[in-house]
Amino acid sequence: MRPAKDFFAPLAVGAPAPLREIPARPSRAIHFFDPGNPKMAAKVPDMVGTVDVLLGNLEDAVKAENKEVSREGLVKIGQDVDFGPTQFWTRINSLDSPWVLDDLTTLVPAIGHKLDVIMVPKVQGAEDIHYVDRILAQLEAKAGLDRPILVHAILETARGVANIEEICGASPRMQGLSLGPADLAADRRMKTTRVGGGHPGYLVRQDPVDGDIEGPRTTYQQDLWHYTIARMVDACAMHGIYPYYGPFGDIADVVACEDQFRNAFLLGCVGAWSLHPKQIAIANKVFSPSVEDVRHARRVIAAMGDGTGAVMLDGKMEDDASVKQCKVMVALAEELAAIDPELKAQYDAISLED
Ligand SMILES: CC(C)(COP(=O)(O)OP(=O)(O)OC[C@H]1O[C@@H](n2cnc3c(N)ncnc32)[C@H](O)[C@@H]1OP(=O)(O)O)[C@@H](O)C(=O)NCCC(=O)NCCSC(=O)C[C@H](O)C(=O)O
Ligand SMILES: [Mg+2]
Repeated sequence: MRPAKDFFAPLAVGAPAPLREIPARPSRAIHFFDPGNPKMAAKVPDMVGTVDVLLGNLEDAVKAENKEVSREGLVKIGQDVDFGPTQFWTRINSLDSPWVLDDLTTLVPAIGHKLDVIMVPKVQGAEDIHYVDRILAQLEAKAGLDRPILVHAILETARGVANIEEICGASPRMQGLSLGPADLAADRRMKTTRVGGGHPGYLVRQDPVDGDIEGPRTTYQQDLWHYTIARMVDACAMHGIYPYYGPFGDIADVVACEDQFRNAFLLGCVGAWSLHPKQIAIANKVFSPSVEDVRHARRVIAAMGDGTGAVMLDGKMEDDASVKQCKVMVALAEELAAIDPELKAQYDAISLED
């Protein structure tokens, strides 16, 4: 482990200094596209400004024989497109694959100055982050980059979950974590066959009414991902980085997708992946505080004055702890209003009067 005095030292001579704090840039939807798919690639320029993050995916969902084409496609998009306010990320191939070294040594010199974040799949422990950290520093130095590329790890192995805190704290490049429910389910030998979301068999049943075990009883479907998301949120908050829900594979089921995203939002995630253009609007809606939540938060803050003590508002007790939650909500609303004029107009129109 690096001693504290060396933690923020560049890992290669000439590499940019690591950031002391990871900026809270809006990233409600991380939109995946295959840069080697001509139809998807053609849509990228028009998606700039409509989504917080555009991610060129090189890993799973890209066929083995298309890996080079996708990588070349990503370089072209990175060179040609002006991303404006939209972040530009990539997901590289896994560290045990035959493609990842070429991914890194091609992308950083060619488009490293445009890339905000590199997503690393199937991270098992701090050693994986250390590997990427050093090689990125070497490549950044060689390319003369003036700011570090950040790293985002996908949580999709049991070992990765067990090592979650050390992964988050492995490098000042760490920007965040995403849940990878499909690979994680496989690695854990869960008995699901889906890409994220719930399962009707994972449920709790109401107790028998009057002892009648044959009689009708309500069942309540449970959230398969609650434990992992909560663990991820804690680890990220502890290290000052950002947690994300990952993919929701049932593209047609926009209702359940919205529910899954909202659960993640309520638990502390800042965004989710979008696999299809129709999931962008869902993520943008869910990960933006509602007008009613912002109004309530502002009223509590106003009623609490200097933020200490306790007051009654609408029949409920508010105190230091609830005002802190309200400040989280208002701070997020302000961040989003700064990049989203529609949201700004809605938040600006809020009246605190009854
Ligand atoms: C899921 C898809 C294969 C569906 O594609 P398709 O059948 O083409 O959908 P549509 O006909 O509805 O598409 C309409 C048009 O929109 C374009 N399109 C579709 N998806 C995208 C996109 N992501 N970005 C941009 N444009 C998109 C289509 O080309 C159509 O265009 P046109 O014909 O001109 O109108 C497809 O959406 C897809 O492949 N999505 C990405 C999948 C992906 O990235 N998967 C990997 C992430 S999930 C994962 O890896 C699991 C995770 O790691 C874990 O372990 O949990
Ligand atoms: Mg995966």
